[in-house]
Amino acid sequence: MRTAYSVETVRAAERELMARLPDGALMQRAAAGLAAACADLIGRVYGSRVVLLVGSGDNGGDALYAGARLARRGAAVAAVLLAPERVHAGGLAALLRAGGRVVGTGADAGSTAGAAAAAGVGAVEEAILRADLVVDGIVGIGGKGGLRPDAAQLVVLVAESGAPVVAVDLPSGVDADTGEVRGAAIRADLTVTFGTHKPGLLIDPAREYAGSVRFVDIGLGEVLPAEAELEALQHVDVARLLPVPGAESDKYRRGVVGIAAGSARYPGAAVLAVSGALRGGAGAVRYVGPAGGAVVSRFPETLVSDQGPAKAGRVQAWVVGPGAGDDAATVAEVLDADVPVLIDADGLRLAERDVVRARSAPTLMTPHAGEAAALLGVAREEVERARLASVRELASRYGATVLLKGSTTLVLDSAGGAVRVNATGTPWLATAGSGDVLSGLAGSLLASGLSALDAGSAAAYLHGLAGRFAADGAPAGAHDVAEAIPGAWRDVRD
Ligand SMILES: NC(=O)C1=CN([C@@H]2O[C@H](COP(=O)(O)OP(=O)(O)OC[C@H]3O[C@@H](n4cnc5c(N)ncnc54)[C@H](O)[C@@H]3O)[C@@H](O)[C@H]2O)[C@@H](O)CC1
Ligand SMILES: [K+]
Repeated sequence: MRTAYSVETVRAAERELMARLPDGALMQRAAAGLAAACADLIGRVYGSRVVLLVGSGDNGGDALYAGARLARRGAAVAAVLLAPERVHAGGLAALLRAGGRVVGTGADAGSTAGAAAAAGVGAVEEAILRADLVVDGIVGIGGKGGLRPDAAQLVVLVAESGAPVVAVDLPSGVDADTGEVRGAAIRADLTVTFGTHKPGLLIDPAREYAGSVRFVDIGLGEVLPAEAELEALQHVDVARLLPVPGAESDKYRRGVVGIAAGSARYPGAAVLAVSGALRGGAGAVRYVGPAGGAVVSRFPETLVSDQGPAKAGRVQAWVVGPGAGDDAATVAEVLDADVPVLIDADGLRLAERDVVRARSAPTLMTPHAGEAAALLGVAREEVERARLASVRELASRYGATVLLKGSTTLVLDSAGGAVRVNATGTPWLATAGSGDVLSGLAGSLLASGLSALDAGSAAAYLHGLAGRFAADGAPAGAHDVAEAIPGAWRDVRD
């Protein structure tokens, strides 16, 4: 499991650890890891031109100490100081001792202030445009709000230069706690993060700015609390969750999932939800709705009923909503059942909030950003910009477990706790019907006994992986994704 902690928690842990260690020890650990990562990225350190962007905090200090290490290995290291009067003094001294230099302060003796400043700007531009590597130490977890104008100007220059960029701890300009990006931010090829991941490194849009992320252990693990802010399941975690039938299993013990989906207008949604459900571990899939003919002709193993959900026979979990059109009665009937219910698509619009809140069995809601926006009464962009806040708000309004779909999918339990983030997906998954497959898959896992949180996060993981396998660099339809689920399942179990 990969975990991420909030800035507040990181700060508290750092204080505790620092009290036990000699002064500056943590920063030296960070700088050593950072320098090694920079060296790996550029390949040949000797003779390379490295530019450090140095803010006034410890993030800049990390950059300076790492720069000193690179200078000792023969790199030509130039530091751009955003606030020379507040720069990390020890770090700057180390850089200068190692043969590094400062550019852009315009401190030429004898020149007028204006001319000196202009010369400084020119030198900074030239250094950045010619750099083999830019190290972004403008701001780390101490960042507040959008970048200030002088820092924002550097972001533009760095983008123009096209040089590889290593971000120190976080790309400057992204919000460490929320993954939000307000205004300019550094786009890094690699982010070297210390002690623990920060939520912003795992959640879009910030995640995209981070490039690949390299974790440097500075010993924080021993003082971090057990519960993280964010969790990202890995193969082993998902493998542990997936149901495995025993010798005594029969279809009822493995769980029966009911799918109440599709309409005369959207029969395909029913077929796709069933296709996901059949690959999700339940012992049987029961279909209720007007698309029974289409479902059985494609999947003859489905138990089909034309009675309403209440009369369809026993199920251990329901999926309701994909392609449901305006069938509010079916949604209400399903919500009345005392088993776990997954609500997706049209069902999200048709479900009464008070009814969902009053349910005693678990409810899992699976909106994409547009559906979440409609439920919250905000614009879609607002949800995409602030995904973490949106999932929290939805879970609290509905008293339900919420899976917010997207390039990084978030799942939050109705009882709160760590948010699960899933990044196995691929942009190719943004295809019609892909969500129907996910809802069937997650419903099937619910029926086989997983909690709403586990079912949602394991399904998102498998579905993302299946999307990758199905697409493999080319467009794939939702049915291809469903067909790739067994391969994803095997990959996880292996
Ligand atoms: N505290 C620790 O134990 C360790 C901290 N480390 C580093 O220290 C960083 C945190 O250092 P700080 O607490 O000094 O904070 P930062 O260096 O992240 O940022 C604080 C400075 O940035 C400026 N700033 C804030 N918001 C800004 C904005 N929007 N635009 C431009 N400038 C802005 C502030 O004026 C302040 O001086 C971490 O991210 C990490 O890189 C590492 O050395 C590891 C150990
Ligand atoms: K940074």
